[in-house]
Amino acid sequence: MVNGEKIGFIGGGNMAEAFINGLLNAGARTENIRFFEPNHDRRQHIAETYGVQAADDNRELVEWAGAVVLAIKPQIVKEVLRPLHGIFTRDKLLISILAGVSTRTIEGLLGGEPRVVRAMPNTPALVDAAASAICRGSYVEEGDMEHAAGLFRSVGTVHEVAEDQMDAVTGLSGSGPAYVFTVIEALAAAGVQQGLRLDVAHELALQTVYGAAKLVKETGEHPALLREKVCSPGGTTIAAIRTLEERGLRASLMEAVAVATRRSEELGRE
Ligand SMILES: NC(=O)C1=CN([C@@H]2O[C@H](COP(=O)(O)OP(=O)(O)OC[C@H]3O[C@@H](n4cnc5c(N)ncnc54)[C@H](OP(=O)(O)O)[C@@H]3O)[C@@H](O)[C@H]2O)C=CC1
Ligand SMILES: O=C(O)[C@@H]1CCC=N1
Repeated sequence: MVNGEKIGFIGGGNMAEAFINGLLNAGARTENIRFFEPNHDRRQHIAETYGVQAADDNRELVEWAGAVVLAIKPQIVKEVLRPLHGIFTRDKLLISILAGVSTRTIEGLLGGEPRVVRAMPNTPALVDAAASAICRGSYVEEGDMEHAAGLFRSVGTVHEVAEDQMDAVTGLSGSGPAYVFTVIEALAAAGVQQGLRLDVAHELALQTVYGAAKLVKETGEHPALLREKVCSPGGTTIAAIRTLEERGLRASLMEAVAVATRRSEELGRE
C-alpha cells in the first residue's frame, strides 16, 4: 500500500485482524488504520491488541479512509452497503474480500462508478503467508490493481485472475487452510493410534506438512517427483500411497474444492 495511506476496515473479524496485523508488521502506522466493528468485545480486542482506532460507524470510516477493505460476512453485504450508497467517491478504493459476491453486485450497491477490487485471501495472512488472488471491477483506475496487490503482498503472495475464476480460488486457497488443518489433525490422530504420545504425534504431523510444503516451494520440483523420492521400492510409503489412492484422497480433495467453489457461486446469488 502507499505509505501513509489511510486504510479502513469494515468489520473487525478474523480476516480484518489478520490484515491489520500484517500491515503493522509491514511497517504501516497505527494512526493510518481504522476499523468499524459492532461487536463490543471484538472492537475492544482489535483496538487494544493493535493500537488502532475504532470508528463510530461505517460512514465515518469511509469518509476518513482512502482505501476501504470490506471484511464482513457475504450474507449481510446488502444491509451493510446500502446505507453507504453514494459516499464511495472516485478518490476512494474499495477492496472486497467477500466470498462469492461479485464486483458488479458491490458496484450496484455503492452507486456511481466506484473503484472496486475483489480479492480472496486466506487466514495464513496472520503469519504473513497468505495465498491471495485479486480481480478488477468495472471502474478501477490505472494503478488500482498494483495498489491492491501491495496490500496482499504485505501478508503473502498474490495473483491477478479474471473474475470468473474467483469462486475456484475461494474453493482452493480461500478455504484450503481448513483442509490442511484437517490433514494435520488426522495425521496426529493416526500417530496416536499407532502408539505415539499426542504431543509428539502433533509435532511430527505439523513439521511434516510444513517441511513438505517448504521443500516444494524451495526446490521448485514437481510434488510427484518429490513423492517418488520418498517411495523406496517395496517400502513403506508406496504401500501407504496405494491405500490413499484406493480410498480416494485425490478425488476427495477434488470434490471438496468443487463443492466449495459451488458454495461460493451460491453465496453470490443469495
Ligand atoms: N475466514 C476466512 O478464512 C476467509 C474469509 N474470507 C471472507 O472474509 C469475510 C470476513 O470473514 P471473517 O473475518 O472470517 O468473518 P468474521 O465473522 O470473523 O468477521 C466479520 C465481522 O464483521 C462484523 N460485522 C457485522 N456487521 C457489521 C457491520 N454492519 N459493519 C461492520 N462490521 C460488521 C461481525 O460482527 P458480528 O460477529 O457481531 O456479526 C464480525 O466481527 C467474509 O466475507 C469471508 O467470505 C475470505 C477469505 C478467507
Ligand atoms: O468459509 C468461508 O465461506 C470463507 C471463505 C473462504 C474461507 N472462509
